[in-house]
Amino acid sequence: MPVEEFVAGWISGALGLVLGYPFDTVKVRLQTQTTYRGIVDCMVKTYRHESLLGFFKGMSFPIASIAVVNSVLFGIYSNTLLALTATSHQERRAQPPSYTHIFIAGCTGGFLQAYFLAPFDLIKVRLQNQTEPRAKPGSPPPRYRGPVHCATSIFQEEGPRGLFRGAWALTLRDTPTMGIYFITYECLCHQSTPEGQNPSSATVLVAGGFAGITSWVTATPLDVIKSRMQMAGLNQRAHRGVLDCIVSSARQEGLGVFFRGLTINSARAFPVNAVTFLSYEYLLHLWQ
Ligand SMILES: C[N+](C)(C)CCCC[C@H](N)C(=O)O
Repeated sequence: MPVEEFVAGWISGALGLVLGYPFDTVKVRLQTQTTYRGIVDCMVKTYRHESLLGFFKGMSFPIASIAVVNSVLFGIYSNTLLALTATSHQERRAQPPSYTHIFIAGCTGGFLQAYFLAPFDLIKVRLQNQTEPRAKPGSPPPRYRGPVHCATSIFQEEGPRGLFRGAWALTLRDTPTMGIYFITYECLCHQSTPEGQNPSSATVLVAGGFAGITSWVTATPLDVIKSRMQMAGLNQRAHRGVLDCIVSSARQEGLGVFFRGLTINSARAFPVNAVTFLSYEYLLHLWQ
């Protein structure tokens, strides 16, 4: 089993993550809190209240976890394609796999990475939603002191299964949309690259950026549900399941609720995934 894809997936994921993190914090806050009027309002309030550091709350943990998650995604994707088409990463330029195979491999990668991502994503969302300013003498301390404290508190208060809160919604969000992610990327690369050649860096950047946008646009409705289920049990009422959360969110806030965070998700998706794919391709090229 080729391991380069796992390593390249890890490094490229970490680069993308840092770049997109401030957007991600604003997105999570807009999706789960009602105090902000929009993107700019959320940015201004976060900055005033918590300084630049507020945008990077809970990042150390995802940086560590992206090592696992993105390498599982890219490693499983590439190895599924290898199993389906008997071609390695290098051979795939000359013999491109069918879109059905790409989709199946993307969905498989998405499905399996969701399991690894779930606890990390839960901790990230809980920490991002702590709007208290950095420790000031006299002010009440935030509920979670950091990622490890957050993980142990969830474990103690909500049980081991509590760490997988929202995991189903996450799996439903990621399985099809990771198929869409890789299809968009391969399709755009294929269209703008002469037969048998490697795509140029510009092509990889644009194709990666659009892959991020299409997959996030389709993932946003379930992303909202996922974030809400992760916050449930803390300061919001617990939902009976994914369907219950969908129905009650729509009843209370209208259909628009499913598009919360769409603009910011797309704005974040382009640079993050352009950098992710460029560094992924570059590293594999270097090692071949
Ligand atoms: C499938 N889904 C849309 C959820 C994610 C696709 C892009 C994943 C990337 N690491 C990022 O953070 O943007």
